[in-house]
Amino acid sequence: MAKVSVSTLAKKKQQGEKITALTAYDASFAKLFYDNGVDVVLVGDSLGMVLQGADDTLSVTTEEIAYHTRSVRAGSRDLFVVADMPFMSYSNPAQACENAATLMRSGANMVKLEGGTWLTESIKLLTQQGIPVCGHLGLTPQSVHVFGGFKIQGREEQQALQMIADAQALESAGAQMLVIECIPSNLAKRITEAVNIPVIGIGAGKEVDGQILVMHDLVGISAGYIPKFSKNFLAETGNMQDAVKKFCDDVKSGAFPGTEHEFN
Ligand SMILES: Nc1nc(=O)c2c([nH]1)NC[C@@H]1CN(c3ccc(C(=O)N[C@@H](CCC(=O)O)C(=O)O)cc3)CN21
Ligand SMILES: CC(C)C(=O)C(=O)O
Ligand SMILES: [Mg+2]
Repeated sequence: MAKVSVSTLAKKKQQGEKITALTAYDASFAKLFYDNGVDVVLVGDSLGMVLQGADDTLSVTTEEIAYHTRSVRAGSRDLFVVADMPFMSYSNPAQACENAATLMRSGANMVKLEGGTWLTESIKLLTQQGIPVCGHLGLTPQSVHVFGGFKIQGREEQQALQMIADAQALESAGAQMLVIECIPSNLAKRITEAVNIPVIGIGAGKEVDGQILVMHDLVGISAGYIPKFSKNFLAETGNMQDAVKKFCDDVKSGAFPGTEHEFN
């Protein structure tokens, strides 16, 4: 059993202690992150972009996430590992269970799915079968072609209200954590207050329960475009260990994200 669990993460929210999270795709970085204070590691489908060089995350498969989850788990037995469910791997409850089981058998502690109320049946079933679920709302990259690009979501009040309702529906269905991506900070705050589960933000301002970044953005080596909400922590520290420590310190103190990293 990992040292961090869904209950320690829930406790952090209750006590107002920020949760730190980074993506990782291999054993060495997973161990480095664990050893330097990161609470949660995500095997993200962002690997399609940062490892494989694709323009979006849609080509990633369950087998690829499983492969990287095995590597990350091999880096540390104690790490809390979340694995992304790829595009179209959870389009109905039975398919979601089958693919989530593959990721859990590969060493994940929790799986993450992108979407709102339409996922409630799958989330109920997964939780009943023993698979913890993390939701993901806002700029959900698997829907990039519906959005017409990687665009900030939830700027209109109607959309904002829908997102709050989605967050509550995911929680009611059994989700034990929620990621919100690229939304106005004020909406992120409303969502964080509307649910009891920990809410981890990326490009969602500081009034959430924790922060996640793609690891390549943390050290400024992402191929292609580096999003405005990310920060190169290596530039000011000079080595990987201190970059990770500074990220954790700055998230916990509220120094990161700053206003220059947020959307309104
Ligand atoms: N390196 C990397 N970092 C990420 O955070 C990330 C990935 N890759 N791949 C998967 C998704 C895709 N993400 C992205 C990609 C681009 C933008 C982007 O271009 N955002 C614009 C805002 C556009 C607007 O104003 O509507 C920006 O300026 O940051 C945002 C999130 C987040 N995820
Ligand atoms: C950016 C995070 C939240 C993600 O889903 C990923 O890395 O795939
Ligand atoms: Mg993802």
